[in-house]
Amino acid sequence: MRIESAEKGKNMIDHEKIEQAVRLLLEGMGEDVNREGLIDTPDRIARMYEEIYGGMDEDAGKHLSKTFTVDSHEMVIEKDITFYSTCEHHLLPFYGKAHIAYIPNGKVVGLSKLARTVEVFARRLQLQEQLTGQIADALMEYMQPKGAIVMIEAEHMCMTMRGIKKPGSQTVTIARRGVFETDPVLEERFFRMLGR
Ligand SMILES: Nc1nc2c(ncn2[C@@H]2O[C@H](COP(=O)(O)OP(=O)(O)OP(=O)(O)O)[C@@H](O)[C@H]2O)c(=O)[nH]1
Ligand SMILES: [Zn+2]
Repeated sequence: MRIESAEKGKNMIDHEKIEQAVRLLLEGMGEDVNREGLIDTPDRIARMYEEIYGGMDEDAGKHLSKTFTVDSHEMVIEKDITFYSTCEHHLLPFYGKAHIAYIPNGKVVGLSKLARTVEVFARRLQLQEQLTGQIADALMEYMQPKGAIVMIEAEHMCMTMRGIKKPGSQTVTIARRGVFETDPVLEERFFRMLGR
């Protein structure tokens, strides 16, 4: 299931509301919101949110609809795509590498478009499982390959700097679609090509 906003194209970020909320947060922490170091922080955060949550009003189709015709049915892999996302439970970053493979069915996309697709979904409030699935679903929807597989390895700051405090722990998630759901040999080839 794709979880895309019904209001795509509209800028979701309400700059003014975020500024007010950050002021309130700082006051809640007992801070003086007018001191020199903090006076511009609400505006800074609002501008930063436009950047790090910029995927909320983007559609992966923008990147994946531009395809090239090919004869090959060989697996295409783009690995070690670095990403930064934000966990929706604690609003803390999780970050790591995404690995994507698909088996074309007559068409491929430019290689950069796979990394751009990761960006579209990473720059939202996320769960790692959902991020992984959304990337795989977008590939299937826009490129109609024979199959797609996405693996994400990430470190969650809500697991490292607070709470259970387990720095270095990695969460690994996989989403299989199409022939990858039924053919374990393809999945093994994917892992081999990742060096696993
Ligand atoms: N499945 C999943 N869980 C996540 C993800 N990011 C963070 N979490 C977890 O979300 C859970 C939220 O649990 P809660 O018990 O509601 O919150 P909490 O009291 O802050 O939990 P602790 O982190 O255990 O202190 C935690 O177990 C987090 O580790 C994610 O991407 N996927
Ligand atoms: Zn979290």
